Amino acid sequence: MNQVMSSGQRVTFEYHMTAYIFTVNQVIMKGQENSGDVERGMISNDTSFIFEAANTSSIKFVNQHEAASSNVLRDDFNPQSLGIGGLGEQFAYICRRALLSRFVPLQMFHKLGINHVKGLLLYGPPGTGKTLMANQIGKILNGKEPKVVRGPDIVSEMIGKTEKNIRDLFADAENDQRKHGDQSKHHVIIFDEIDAICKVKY
Ligand SMILES: Nc1ncnc2c1ncn2[C@@H]1O[C@H](COP(=O)(O)OP(=O)(O)OP(=O)(O)O)[C@@H](O)[C@H]1O
Repeated sequence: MNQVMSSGQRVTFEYHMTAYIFTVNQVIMKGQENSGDVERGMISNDTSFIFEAANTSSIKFVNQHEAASSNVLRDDFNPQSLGIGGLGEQFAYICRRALLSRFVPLQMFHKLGINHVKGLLLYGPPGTGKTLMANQIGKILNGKEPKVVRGPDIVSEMIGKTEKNIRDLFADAENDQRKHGDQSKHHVIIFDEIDAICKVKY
């Protein structure tokens, strides 16, 4: 407790007669996740640790998701400041349906056979706050900056280009998932005016 740790610092310790070394990869201050790299931080009661084994190591970490899942929502999240009027019921439904599973500890998550909701389709009359709500949900999640794309902007007349544009949008998230698995940060992609790319075929 109260120990200061810096990015890049190597720490040796002994556990059950075996010596271990870990390197501090990244220091993140709660509530300032998007403000770039922090050089050092002090360990407090609220500090969470996420360990990753080196590729060459035979050590396997389990339940790392539990540490990460407590960080689903940004700490500075304040529902009143979202500026969404009159959609409390819809907002609560989205949080229950799409976000709740992210707080379930990994062990229980697998035992219960839960699947995360990965997509949401907001529909309704024009100008009623669908885009606003999607943007605000993206902002309160503690992850990567949401990517916002307008359907018409990714449609191309060149054969195969639209499909490539869509694949490219998901590339970062897929790479992160391959690299970090359950510890991957949340990626949010918001398609505005999705009807431009998902037309009904007759
Ligand atoms: N419930 C709401 N609370 C606060 N502002 C709102 C609300 N609904 C709409 N607005 C405001 O009205 C404007 C249009 O809203 P928005 O773009 O979110 O609507 P939309 O449902 O996505 O419309 P469209 O279907 O035409 O894309 C925005 O400036 C938005 O901030």
